[in-house]
Amino acid sequence: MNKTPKIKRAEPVFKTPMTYSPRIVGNKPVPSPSRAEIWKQQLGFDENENFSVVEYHALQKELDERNTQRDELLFKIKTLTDKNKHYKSRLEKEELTKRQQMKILCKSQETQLQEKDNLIGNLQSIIEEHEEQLVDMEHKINGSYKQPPSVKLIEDIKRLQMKKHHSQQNCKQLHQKWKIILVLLREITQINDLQQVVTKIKKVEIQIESEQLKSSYISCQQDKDVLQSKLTSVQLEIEECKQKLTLSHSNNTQLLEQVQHWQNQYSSLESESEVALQAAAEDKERTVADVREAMKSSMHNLQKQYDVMCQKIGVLGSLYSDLTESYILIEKQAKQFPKIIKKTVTDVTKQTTKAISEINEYNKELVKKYHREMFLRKKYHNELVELKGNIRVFCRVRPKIREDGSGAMANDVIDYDRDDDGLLYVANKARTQTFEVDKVFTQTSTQPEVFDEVKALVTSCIDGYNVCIFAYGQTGSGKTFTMEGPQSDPGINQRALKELFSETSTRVGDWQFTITVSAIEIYNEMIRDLLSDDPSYKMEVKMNPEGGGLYVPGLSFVEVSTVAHVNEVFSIGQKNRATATTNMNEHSSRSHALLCVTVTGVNRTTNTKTIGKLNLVDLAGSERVSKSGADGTRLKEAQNINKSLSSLGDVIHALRSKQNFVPYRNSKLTYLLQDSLGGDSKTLMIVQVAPVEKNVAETICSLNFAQRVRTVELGQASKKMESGDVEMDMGSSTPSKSSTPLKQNIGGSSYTPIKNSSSTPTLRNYTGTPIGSTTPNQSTPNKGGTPVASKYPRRK
Ligand SMILES: Nc1ncnc2c1ncn2[C@@H]1O[C@H](COP(=O)(O)OP(=O)(O)OP(=O)(O)O)[C@@H](O)[C@H]1O
Repeated sequence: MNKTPKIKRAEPVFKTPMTYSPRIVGNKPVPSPSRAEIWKQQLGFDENENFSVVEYHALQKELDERNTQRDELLFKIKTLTDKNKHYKSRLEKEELTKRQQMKILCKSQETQLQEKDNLIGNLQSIIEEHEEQLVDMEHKINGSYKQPPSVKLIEDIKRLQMKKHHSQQNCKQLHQKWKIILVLLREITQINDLQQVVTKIKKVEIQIESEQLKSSYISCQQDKDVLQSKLTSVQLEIEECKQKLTLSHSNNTQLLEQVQHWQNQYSSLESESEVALQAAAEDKERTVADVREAMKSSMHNLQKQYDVMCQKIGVLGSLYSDLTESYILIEKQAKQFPKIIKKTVTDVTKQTTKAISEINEYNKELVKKYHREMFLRKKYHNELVELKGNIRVFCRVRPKIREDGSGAMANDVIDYDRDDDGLLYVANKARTQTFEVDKVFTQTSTQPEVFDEVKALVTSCIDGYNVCIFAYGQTGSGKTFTMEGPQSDPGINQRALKELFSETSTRVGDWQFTITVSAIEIYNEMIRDLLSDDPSYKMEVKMNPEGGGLYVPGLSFVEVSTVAHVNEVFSIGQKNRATATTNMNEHSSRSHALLCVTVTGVNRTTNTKTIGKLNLVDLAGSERVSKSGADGTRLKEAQNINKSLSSLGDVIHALRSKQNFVPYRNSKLTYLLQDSLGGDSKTLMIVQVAPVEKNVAETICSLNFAQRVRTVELGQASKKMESGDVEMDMGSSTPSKSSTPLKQNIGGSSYTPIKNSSSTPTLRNYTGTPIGSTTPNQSTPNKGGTPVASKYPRRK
C-alpha cells in the first residue's frame, strides 16, 4: 500500500486496447489473468506487490482525467485539422481563383498590350495622317493647292473623332482593370492575415504533446511549408503583377498624355482646318465669281464667233456648191488634160526654140547697144562733171571725239538741210550762216559712202584724165581719216587703188594697164620723197630740159598690182614720214602729204596709150597762226603752210577769173600740182570741219574758202590720149602737134620709175603747154611780178 506506482509519462498510457486473451499452457488452457494482474502488469507493479482499491481508484480517476484531456485535445486537433482542411481547401480555392485571376490578368494584360500596340499603331497612323495633313496644309499655304480640301478635311475630322472615342473606351477598360487589380490586392492582404492564423496554429501545435499530434503537426507543418512556398510564389506573381500593373499604369498615363496631346493637336488642327476651310470657301466663292465673269465674257465672245461662223458657213455653203461645180468641170478637163498637155508641150517647145533663137539675136544686138551705151554713159558722165565745173567741193563733218571735251564749248553748231544735201548751217554767235557746197557728208557718213561719191572721179584717170583730190581743213578736223583712214576702215587712198585694180582688171582683154605710185611730203616748202632710201634728201621741182613740163628728178615710183602691195608701200611712206620727226602728230599737221598714182593704159588692138594721174593730197592744218600762238620754228612752219594754202587759193582764183597769169610758182604745192590744177584736170576739194562750238571760227573760215573755190570756172576737162606715136587731147579734140617724147609727169613733174629705172619714159607731157608758154591755162614763173591779190584766208 505504501508503495506508489511508477508512471512512465514519457510513453503513452495505453499501447493496446484492454482485451481479454486467455493463455494456453500445455494442452490445458491457462486461466486468464485477473483485472488487477493486468493492471499491475500494465502499471509496472510486481505481481506480488499489493495495491489497494483506493490507489486503483485514484489511478482510475487520473486516467479518466487524462482521457478527458485526451478527448479534448483530440477534439481540438480534430477542429484544427478540420480548420486546417478548411483553410487548405480555401487556400486551394484561393490559389485556384488566383491562378484563374492571374490567367485572366495575364490575358487581360496581353489584350491590353495588344490593344496598346494597336492603339500605338493607330496613333502612329494618326500621326502620319496628321503629318500628311500638315504637309497638305503647307502646300496649300505655299499656293500649290489646287482643289478645295473641305471634303477631305471633314473626313479626316470624323476619323479623328472615331479614334478619340476609341481611345476613351480603351481608357475606361483600363480603369476597370485597375479596379480589379485593387480588389486582388485586397484579397492578397486577407491571405496575409491567414498566414498569421497559421502562425497561431503553430503555437497551439507546440502544446500538443502526443506523438500523433506531433506527426499530424509535422504533416501540417509540411503542408504549411508547401502552402508557404505556394504563397511565396503567389506573392512573387502578385509582385510581378504589381510591377506589370505599375508599368501598365505608367504606360496608361503616357497613353493618356499622348491622347491628351493628340486631342490638343486635333483641336488645333480642327481650328486650323476650320480657318483653311473658311479661306477655301472664300477662295472658292471668289474663283467661282471670276470664272463666272470669264465664262460670261467667253460666252459672249463665243456667241459672236458663233454668229460669224454662221455667216461664214452660209458663205462657205455657196462656195462649196460653186466648188463642186468647178470640181466637176475640172474633172472633165483633167480627163482631157494629157492630150492638151501633149499638144501644148509641142507648141511650147516650138515657141521656145523660136524665142531662144530670137533672144540670142536680140542679145547680140543688146551687147552691141551696151557697148555703145557704155561709151555714151562715160561721155555723158564726163560732160556732166564738166557742166558742174571741174572743181567740185564736198564738205565732211567729223563726228564728235573725246578731244572736243564737254560743256558749252562742245555744243553742236552744225545743222543739215533735209531736202538739199549741199546745204550746211553753222550757228555762230546767235546767227546761223548758210553754206552751199556740192555735197555734205554728215557726222554719220561712212568711209564707203564718201568713196562712193568720188569713185567716178577716181576711175576717170583710167580714161586718161588728171585728177586731184584735196583734203582741206583745220588740224584735227578729219583730213587724214578721210584720205588714209585706219587699217580697219580705210579712206580714199586705199579704196581708190582697190577700185583702180578692179576697174582695170575688167578691161584687161583690150587694155594693158600699169599702175605706179609715189609718195611726197612738203614740209616748210621742202619736198621729200617718202619712198626713197634716203627720205631726208630734199628734192626740187625742175623744168624738163627737153621741154616736157615740170618734174622732180630722182623721185621714186613703185609699180603696184595688189592691195597688199599698196599697203606695204603706204607703210614704208608712213615709216619714213615718222622717222624724220619727233612728234608724228604735230608733224603731220604741219606738212602736206601727197600720194600720186599714175595709170598708164595701152590698147592691145589700136596701140592707143592713155595716161591718167590721180593726186591724193592730205593738206596741212589750215588754222590761223594767232590761234596757235606760234613763234620761232612754229611761226615759220605756220607761215609756210599759210603760204602754200593761200597760193592754192590764189591759183584757183586766177583760174576762176580767167587771168592770164596763174601764180603756180608761189608755193611748192601749187608748182608740183600745176597740171592737176590746170584747166584740163578734174579737182575735188573735201573741206573737213569739226562739229563743235570750240572750232566754229575755223569751221566758218574753212567753209568760206570752200565756197570761193566752188565758184571757180575751169575749162573743159580734157582726156590725154596717144594714138600710136601721136598724142591727142580729147578735151579739145585737137591732137598735139608736138611729137617730142617727154618724161611722164607726176603731179606736173616727170619721174623715173623705180622698177625699171634704165628704161627712159617716152611719153610726152600732155598736161598742157609747158610752163612759160602763153596759153591762158598755163602759168609762167612768178619772177617777182606783181603778186596776185589773194581773196583767200591768209594766216595772221
Ligand atoms: N569721220 C570720222 N569718223 C570717226 N572718227 C573721225 C572721223 N574723222 C576724224 N575722226 C577722228 O578725229 C581725230 C582727228 O582726225 P584726223 O587726224 O584725221 O584729223 P586731221 O585733220 O588729219 O588732223 P591733222 O591736221 O593734225 O593731221 C582722229 O582721232 C580721227 O580718228
